[in-house]
Amino acid sequence: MDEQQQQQQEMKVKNSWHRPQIIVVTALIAVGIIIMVAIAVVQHKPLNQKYKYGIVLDAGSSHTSVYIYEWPAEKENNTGMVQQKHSCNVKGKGISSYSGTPHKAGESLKECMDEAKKTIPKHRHQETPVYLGATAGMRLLKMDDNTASEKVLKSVATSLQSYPFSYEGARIISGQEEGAFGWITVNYLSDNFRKASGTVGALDLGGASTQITFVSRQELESPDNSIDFRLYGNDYHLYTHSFLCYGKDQVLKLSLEKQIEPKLDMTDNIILEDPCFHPGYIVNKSFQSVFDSPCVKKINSFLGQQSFIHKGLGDWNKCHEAIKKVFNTTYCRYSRCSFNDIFQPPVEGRFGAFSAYFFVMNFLNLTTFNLEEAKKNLETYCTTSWDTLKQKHPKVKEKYLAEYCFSGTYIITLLEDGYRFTNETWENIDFIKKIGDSEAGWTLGYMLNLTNMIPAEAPDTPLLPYGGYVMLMLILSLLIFVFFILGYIFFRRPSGPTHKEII
Ligand SMILES: O=c1[nH]cnc2c1ncn2[C@@H]1O[C@H](COP(=O)(O)OP(=O)(O)O)[C@@H](O)[C@H]1O
Ligand SMILES: [Ca+2]
Repeated sequence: MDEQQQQQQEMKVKNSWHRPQIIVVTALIAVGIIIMVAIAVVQHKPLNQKYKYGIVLDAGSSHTSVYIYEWPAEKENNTGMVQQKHSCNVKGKGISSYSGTPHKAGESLKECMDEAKKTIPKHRHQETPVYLGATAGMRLLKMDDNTASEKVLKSVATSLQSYPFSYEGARIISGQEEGAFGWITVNYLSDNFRKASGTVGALDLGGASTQITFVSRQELESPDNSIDFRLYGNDYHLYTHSFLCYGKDQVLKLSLEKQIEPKLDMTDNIILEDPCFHPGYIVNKSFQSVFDSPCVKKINSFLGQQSFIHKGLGDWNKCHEAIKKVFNTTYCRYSRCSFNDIFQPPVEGRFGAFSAYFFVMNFLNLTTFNLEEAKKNLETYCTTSWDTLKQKHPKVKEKYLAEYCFSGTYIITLLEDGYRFTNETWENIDFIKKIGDSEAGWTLGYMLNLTNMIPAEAPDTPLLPYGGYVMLMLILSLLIFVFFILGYIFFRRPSGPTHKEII
């Protein structure tokens, strides 16, 4: 009887596995585990982020900067992932200034490149690409002396190849590339490609050239000014133009040349009275230093004189009039032009204005004013005496300080009379230096393009946003836990009440 009882009890225990509740609970647990594994695989969220790096050297007309970018290794094709990790300003002037001593151009990069070696983890050195792009200073040197420009490029190339990084080239980039990559940079950093919420135009002011780039809905009448991109599944039809010689340093030469020409018939000391410089500013300058550029006619001396006296007048209205003269608006072969017979559709949408636009407007505290207020404030600033200014800003480089009145006036004239911004559209311009930690400029866009980091089509995005993924995992884990408890309770039942049933 005892044995029979025991056998019956065992049967009951075994049979409890066949109870429908237990089958359902087991099936649910199995499905839960399968779903969790499947989501985890699709989501593919790595626990340890590994970073990759890229180096771009911006060899500008006035100076060279080295930028180091960083991005999570697994997310190369997700827009918005690349950020600036570090930047370094190369001491001295731009590489084009080494035309007479090319080997020094390469040497000048040493300090910043050594810094790059320290910043990037050693095990990543070999796979880190390094690019050098030279802009308008080298374009001008190439026009002036092709051999010298090649020697300078060779020198910087040799220097970069001596580092443990993956050297990917040193070249002069075109004005179109400079404009388009600046536009890609600001829109990438603002996450405009992924959001598809419209784009911002890019205004870049350098020392030797200036670029304007924006999406236009109008027909672009000249093919030279048109660039098409397909990025992240969207088509972009861009207008871009780079004005060589219209960077602020070259325009200063142009405007001095225009003012000095009528005085060249004088035989005594040549005094140039310049409305764009402050009252009390009086400096002896050599013709060579001011006019040694393919942007101006070569005036090396006049009647044996090597120098002239540059004297400030501090008259904003006259300065404005003088600067207007560097824009030729008398002839246009298209339906509309900006200046110098260059096609330009009307400006559209918001703009980010960076590089010297920012340096100058930020120094002059003009970034938040409307156009009319900016002009008024600048007028007052230009009349300030040179002595007062020097006392007020003892730490500012004298060359910059002396030129801010001119540069501010040039910026306003370029935007208003050149690109045809109005009182209304002026409000659409943001003067910017950085977006997040990354500087606005062409270098990031250049690297993103050369490393194919912005695909034409949007890559497959994870099934869920990360937060949703974590929540789902939590809920499923909780459910599985509850099912386990329920299963346990059902499993235990036969040993308790079944006893009574048997008796
Ligand atoms: O702190 C500053 N204050 C005023 N101007 C600045 C400052 N830093 C840089 N700049 C100016 O910004 C411009 C940068 O031009 P860049 O060297 O990039 O030439 P590029 O783009 O024409 O080749 C130069 O005119 C330089 O003098
Ligand atoms: Ca530049």
